[in-house]
Amino acid sequence: MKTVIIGANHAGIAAANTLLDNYPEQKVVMIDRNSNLSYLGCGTALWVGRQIDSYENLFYTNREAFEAKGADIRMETTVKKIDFEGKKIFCESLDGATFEESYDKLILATGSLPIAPQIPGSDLEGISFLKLFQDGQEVDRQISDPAVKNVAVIGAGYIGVEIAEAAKRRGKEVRLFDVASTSLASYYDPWFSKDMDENLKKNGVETHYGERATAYKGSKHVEAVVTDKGEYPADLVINAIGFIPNTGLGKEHLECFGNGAYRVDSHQKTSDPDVYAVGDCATIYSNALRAETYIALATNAVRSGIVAGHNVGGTELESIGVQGSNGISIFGYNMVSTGLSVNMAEKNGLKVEYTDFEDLQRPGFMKHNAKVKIRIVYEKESRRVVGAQMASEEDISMGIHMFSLAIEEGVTIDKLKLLDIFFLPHFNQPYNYITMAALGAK
Ligand SMILES: Cc1cc2nc3c(=O)[nH]c(=O)nc-3n(C[C@H](O)[C@H](O)[C@H](O)COP(=O)(O)OP(=O)(O)OC[C@H]3O[C@@H](n4cnc5c(N)ncnc54)[C@H](O)[C@@H]3O)c2cc1C
Ligand SMILES: NC(=O)C1=CN([C@@H]2O[C@H](COP(=O)(O)OP(=O)(O)OC[C@H]3O[C@@H](n4cnc5c(N)ncnc54)[C@H](O)[C@@H]3O)[C@@H](O)[C@H]2O)C=CC1
Repeated sequence: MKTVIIGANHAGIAAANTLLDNYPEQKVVMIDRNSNLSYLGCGTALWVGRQIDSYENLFYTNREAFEAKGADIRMETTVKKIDFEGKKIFCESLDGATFEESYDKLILATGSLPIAPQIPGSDLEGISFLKLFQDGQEVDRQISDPAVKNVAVIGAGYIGVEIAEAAKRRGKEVRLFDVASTSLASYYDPWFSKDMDENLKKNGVETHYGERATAYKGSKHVEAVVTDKGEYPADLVINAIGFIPNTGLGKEHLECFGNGAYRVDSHQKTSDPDVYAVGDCATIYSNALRAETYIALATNAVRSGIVAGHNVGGTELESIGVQGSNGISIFGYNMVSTGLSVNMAEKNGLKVEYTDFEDLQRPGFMKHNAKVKIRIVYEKESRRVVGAQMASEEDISMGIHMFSLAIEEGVTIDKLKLLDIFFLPHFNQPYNYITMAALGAK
């Protein structure tokens, strides 16, 4: 059995490792147009902000590791076309040489592309995205140039907020723009995002919400960003307004979701029985929505790759769906969320209630202490938990995983009220904030 995997980043790597480690009879071919694989994009802002000493350890595997396992791996090779009927793919390597590759099973792991704002001046120099390792290197090169003083970040989602912090840490004047009324609006309700906005402002980031970029100005190199509310100097612009699935190769043949992602079943199988799709190019099942959706995250890419790998290898394995759990840490302030915020639940037509609680993390007599806040979102009628958000200067991240499981398992808010949660002053209060939030539910 020969399986070709197109795309050798997080999703493709997980599928390849699953096949190579568990099914020795499999012949695996991996093809990627980039020169590197396994880059952890989360490290870009850490490197640009010099919170880590080097970018070199941001890769967790390499071509040689796959060759050692017996894979045929072709880097710097672009798949140009797929003949799904004839089960053939047409490739072009960097030197222009073309070749064909046949397959028994195909795994599409072509990921996503950053959304490009379609506004005048987009082709000026000094306008970047932050998707590939190479993009991060280019942004870092420009930030290292003392002539670059003003940095404009378009989009205050995860990438935008993280790179705004990094640019500020490098001493730049940073302006952060978003059409939404707060940062991180698709992940958190304003009760949380407003704290992040205060945190950004306190640390010197100039925030511009409810403001849309309408043009970039400059002669050759960008000099200013024009919005519907003003004009601001900019020597470097970083666009971070979200991802779209990269599905050009299969969109004519395979069934696609509203945003163009390949629709997959719980085995990661597309509408063609010999073709699987994983990671950012595919849909995913949301346990909070109880529906198919699109959530571009490395964690989802890895899990979907494992599921596809086993199914292709011959062991039936169903995906259990996801909650879109995520986290962010900016200037020492930590926020984590899973499932749906109240805003996102309502946007998706769910009728929800929520319960909030805010307190010190530990008893008052403990020296190291900080505030922690929590919101649990639950469906009005069924009372099942559909989301949770938590924030603190403390590392409270592990608590969110329990809510992820609660959403996956359809646990009600009432079940959490008397849940056995331990107490130790080093970690929490006898009246734990999770218990207190749950007990406060109407
Ligand atoms: C700056 C940044 C920070 C991030 N931080 C986090 C984080 O902290 N946590 C988190 O969970 N997620 C994070 N993400 C999101 C995460 O990186 C993506 O969800 C993840 O990369 C998706 O993996 P993937 O393998 O599906 O797709 P991709 O990473 O997009 O990889 C797709 C691969 O396919 C190849 N390819 C595409 N088309 C072709 C073709 N025609 N021929 C050959 N090869 C092709 C590409 O070269 C690429 O290597 C971050 C993303 C960025 C950009
Ligand atoms: N910590 C983490 O888990 C991280 C995850 N990622 C993931 O990578 C993907 C891409 O990240 P982002 O690009 O940050 O997308 P995002 O979806 O997180 O944020 C995009 C932001 O751009 C705004 N926006 C949209 N159009 C706009 C416009 N025309 N002008 C101004 N603002 C506009 C949106 O309101 C939104 O706030 C996401 O799926 C994200 O979850 C990225 C970085 C870190």
